[in-house]
Amino acid sequence: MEFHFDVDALLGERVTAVDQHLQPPGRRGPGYTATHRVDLQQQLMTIIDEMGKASAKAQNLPAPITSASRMQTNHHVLYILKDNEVKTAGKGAIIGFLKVGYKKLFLLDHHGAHNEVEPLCVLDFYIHESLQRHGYGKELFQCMLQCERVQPHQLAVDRPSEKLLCFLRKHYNLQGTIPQVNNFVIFEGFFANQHAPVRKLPPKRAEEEIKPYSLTDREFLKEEVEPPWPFNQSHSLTRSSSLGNSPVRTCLKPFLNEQELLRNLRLCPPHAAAHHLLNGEPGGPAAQRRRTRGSAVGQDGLVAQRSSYSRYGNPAPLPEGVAGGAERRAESSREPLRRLQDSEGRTMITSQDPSHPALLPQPGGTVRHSEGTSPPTEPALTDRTKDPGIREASESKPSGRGDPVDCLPPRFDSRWYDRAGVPWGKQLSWTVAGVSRDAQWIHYKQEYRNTRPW
Ligand SMILES: CC(=O)SCCNC(=O)CCNC(=O)[C@H](O)C(C)(C)COP(=O)(O)OP(=O)(O)OC[C@H]1O[C@@H](n2cnc3c(N)ncnc32)[C@H](O)[C@@H]1OP(=O)(O)O
Repeated sequence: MEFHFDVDALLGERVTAVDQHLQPPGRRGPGYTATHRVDLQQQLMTIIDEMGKASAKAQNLPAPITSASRMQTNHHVLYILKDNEVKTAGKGAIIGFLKVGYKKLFLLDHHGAHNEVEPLCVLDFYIHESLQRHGYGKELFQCMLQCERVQPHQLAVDRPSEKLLCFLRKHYNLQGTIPQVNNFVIFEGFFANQHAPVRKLPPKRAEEEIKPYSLTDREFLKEEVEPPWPFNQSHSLTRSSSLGNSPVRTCLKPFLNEQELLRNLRLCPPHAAAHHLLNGEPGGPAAQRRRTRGSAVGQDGLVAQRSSYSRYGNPAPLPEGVAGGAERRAESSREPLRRLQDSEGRTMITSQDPSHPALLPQPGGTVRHSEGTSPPTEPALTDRTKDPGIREASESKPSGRGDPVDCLPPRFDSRWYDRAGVPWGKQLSWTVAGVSRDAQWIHYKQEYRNTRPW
């Protein structure tokens, strides 16, 4: 990778280690001033930013995980390998880089026990495409191992790519992994000798919060799904960006305008976070994991952030004032609702309980009736249920009554009502980008959306 300035002079050695101070170690002539220093630092930052972008592209990441600004805010070390042999117009070139750093992790050992450790982690590693498989990666990695005085099996690797796994297998015989619930990969022998660099952590202070699983450097890349209005206004789930801080659950703020609230609640598709809030379910990782079916193993760090994890007890109960709170509790003992679709594609909500609030007259001409008073016609499969994805969702949640349409996903819980007594999960259509969509479509999109950033 070439630059318009003299990389050779800037970096000096073949391999340069850079920390958060971003001090270029290169040659300093007699007339070296503060202005020069700023210029050189700017050049170094340009190199880091460009290499970070190239690495992200090589790994199909949506954004770089290595940049000058991220280097300044983290205690990472960047090893930069330069080409001082093949000079490009006398300025040299960058071959690649390797970023490492110590991280507090909760890692499982062979017995499945959690260990709070702080190993050196491989965070980002890139060799320019034109120079891969020429031994440069090994040269850089070897240099890092010597500088950090660490053995390969003592490292934790942050979500390694296939290429990196092959690399570690070939050069360091690292094959057997110890399964983890986060995105870090550790190898056999990791726990065998826990002397340096696996740091002994100081005793925890009484009030110090812990996170259940470890965050990777790549967590910020994950798709952030903003809850629908008004939950994005309420700050009820305050996400902390700092490592180790659990999110804090506070009371929902009073809503702004009741009319506006009701109108928007009906327009907004149910969101997992909103559902979670309204149902007041315990936000345990297991419960969350069930909702993130299809996502990669190792979502737990993110899940823990999102689920208001606290070591000090259960999540706060849902405040009475929250829309649907009292009604929802009352509804929990009611007969379950059923949704049927007739041969003309009309949707019907039915229940054996004629006084069920969901059977109140609804806008939009939806047919709702209690069972016994007006039996539904035989349900028919719609065109969409011929869609393999939808069919799979339907078949995976049988109603137990042989009804292929009565397969409402768990998110659309019948106990979930707004203030007007309309069950949110039973809303029949939402307008998405100007197109009317129904609950099954929304569910399909949620279930099969790829939550991985790449
Ligand atoms: C935590 C993380 O950073 S994950 C991200 C790792 N980075 C990437 O995936 C970016 C793209 N890849 C690269 O930049 C490089 O391939 C690196 C950094 C993984 C390895 O650097 P290289 O200079 O290619 O390694 P080096 O030449 O020393 O060793 C080559 C060995 O690496 C592995 N390797 C390198 N490229 C590939 C590849 N395209 N496919 C499979 N294995 C590969 C192989 O084991 C290879 O040995 P082989 O050629 O005999 O099969």
